[in-house]
This record gives sequence, C-alpha cells and structure tokens, in this order.
Amino acid sequence: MGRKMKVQIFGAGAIGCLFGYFIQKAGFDVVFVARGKQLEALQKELRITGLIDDSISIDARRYACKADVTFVTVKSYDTQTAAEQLAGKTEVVCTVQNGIGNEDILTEKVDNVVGGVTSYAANLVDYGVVCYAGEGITYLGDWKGEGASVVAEILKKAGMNVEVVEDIERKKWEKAVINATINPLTALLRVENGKIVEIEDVWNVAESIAKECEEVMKAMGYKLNAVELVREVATKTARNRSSMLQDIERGRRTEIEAITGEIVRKAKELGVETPVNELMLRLVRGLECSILSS
Ligand SMILES: NC(=O)C1=CN([C@@H]2O[C@H](COP(=O)(O)OP(=O)(O)OC[C@H]3O[C@@H](n4cnc5c(N)ncnc54)[C@H](OP(=O)(O)O)[C@@H]3O)[C@@H](O)[C@H]2O)C=CC1
Ligand SMILES: CC(C)(CO)C(=O)C(=O)O
Repeated sequence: MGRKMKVQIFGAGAIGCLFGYFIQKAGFDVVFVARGKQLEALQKELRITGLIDDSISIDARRYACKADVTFVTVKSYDTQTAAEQLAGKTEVVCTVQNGIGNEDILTEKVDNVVGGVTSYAANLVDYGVVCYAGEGITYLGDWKGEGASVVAEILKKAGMNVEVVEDIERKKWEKAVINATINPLTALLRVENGKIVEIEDVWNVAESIAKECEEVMKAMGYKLNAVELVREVATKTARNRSSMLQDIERGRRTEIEAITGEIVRKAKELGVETPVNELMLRLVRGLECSILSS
C-alpha cells in the first residue's frame, strides 16, 4: 500500500484508547470514534496514565469514517450499532471485546472479520484519561475472510504483544469461561477477584460455575481444565475489580448476556445442564434492573 494505512478505533473508551494510543505513536493515521463527554474530552487530548504517563492530540470523531482497519472496542451490547455504522466503511474489522457473538454480528456487515482476545488492561479514570493498568497479549484469528496477519503487523509495529492463532474461537470461549466465573461473583458480592479463591464458600460456587462451563466446552469438542484456569487468573488478578463489578459500581449495564447468557444458550443447544450459570445470569440481570431503575 503506497499511502499511510488508516486505522479506526470504534468505541474509544478504556481499551480502545489504549490500543489507539500505541498505534498512533507508531506512526499510523488513527481515527478515534467516541461519543458524549468522552468525545468532548478526546477532542482536546488523550491522556494515558498508569504504566505510561503521556498526552497526545488525536483525531476524535462522532461517527465512523472510511478506514483500512477498524478495531471495535465498544461493550458487547453496542456491537450491533457499531456493525451498522461500519458497513461499507472498513476493509477489515477486528474485535478484542470480551464475550461471545460479537464477531458473528460484525460478519453480517463487513467482509473481513478478525476475532480477538486481549489481556491488556485499561480503565477510564476520567473522560479523556485512560489508566494503562496491565501489559498483556492479544490473540488474533481470521473469523471471516482475511485480515489477522495485517492486524497483527499493526500491533507489532505499535510495540504490542500479539499472536495469530489457528483456533480463535477456542480462545474466545476460554476467556468467556474465565469471565463467566469471576465476573458475576465479584459483581454480586462486590469483591476483588482474589476473594473468589480466598473465601471457601465462594470458591465452591466458582468451582461449580467453572465445571459447568467445562462441560459446555467439552460438548463443543474443546478439552479444558476450567477450575485450574479460573484459579490461576483470579490469583494473578487478585487486586483487580472485574469489569462487571466496575460496571455495577458505575450504575451501568454489564456484558452478562454476551458472557453467561451465551454459555447458557450454547448449553441448551448442546443439551448440557448449567443450573448455577443460569442462577448467575438471573441474579446479575436482577442486579442490573435494580441499579438501572434506581
Ligand atoms: N478495559 C479492559 O481492560 C478490557 C476490555 N475488554 C473488552 O473490551 C470492550 C470494551 O471495554 P472497555 O474499553 O473497558 O469499555 P468502555 O466502556 O470504557 O469503552 C467503550 C466505549 O465505546 C463507546 N461507544 C459505544 N457505542 C458507541 C457508538 N455507537 N459511537 C461512539 N462510541 C460508542 C462508549 O461510550 P458510552 O460510555 O457513552 O457508552 C465507551 O466510551 C468490552 O467488550 C470489554 O469486555 C477486554 C479486555 C480488557
Ligand atoms: C480477567 C478479568 C476477570 C480480569 O479482571 C476480566 O477480564 C474482567 O474483569 O472482565
């Protein structure tokens, strides 16, 4: 390509701004799509704190424009709107969102869809201010058409850890199992991730959730030690407040439908019983209802 590649971040919140920051610093032409007070703040500057301390001027806009590659970094309940705005506007779309189903929604509107899972961590501390909380790795894989190698090249040039994998669907489900176990419990009990392992009664429930998820993955043809995986992640991220807990504390919707909701839906399709996950789904829905209506 003779001209500079144009990269777009659709949903310039915590993780989108972090990715966009690294990509712009590497010399790419980056557009950040945001809304409301976040857009107003980003039109002045993007500030990164935490592991980095820097401020940059960015091209922040309200609506999607034409781009070579677009990262979709909205919460999963906003993916449909993102897909509609991106139709005919981007050669490749890549999602690093948590949850199941985002890639399939994007597939309806864009020809080349790259699935992704990231363990980079970022929090929005104020409008236009993002705390870079943890270095991680991003796994990518072609979902529809091609694009994973192009996206990986962009992230590599941006100095980020990235790996293209054969089976991105498996990676997405593994992350969903971690989120389905840690996120609802931390949100319902309002505790940091480490408490899931530390409090015996809670760990018993976590084990039940993880074992049900393991059965669903088994029925899908994937072997996984879900209990050990969850124990490892909860221990490593012991001081984190999970994204679902943060959503509840901010009085916002959660991604429960794209996480536990999708696991329960897949379980029904495959004839697997998931009573504890169903309970978590109902309780978090109830919690959302109570905070959104108060
Ligand atoms: N933060 C992290 O460390 C990680 C996040 N993820 C995943 O990445 C995704 C994004 O998470 P995160 O960055 O934390 O979430 P944020 O809420 O911080 O960011 C999403 C942003 O997208 C904006 N947005 C939504 N719809 C539109 C639209 N139509 N036009 C313009 N802007 C829009 C939101 O605006 P508004 O606030 O007005 O809704 C918000 O600013 C989630 O799926 C999450 O699970 C995965 C790994 C790590
Ligand atoms: C891995 C974990 C649980 C880390 O907090 C996460 O992805 C989240 O909070 O959504």
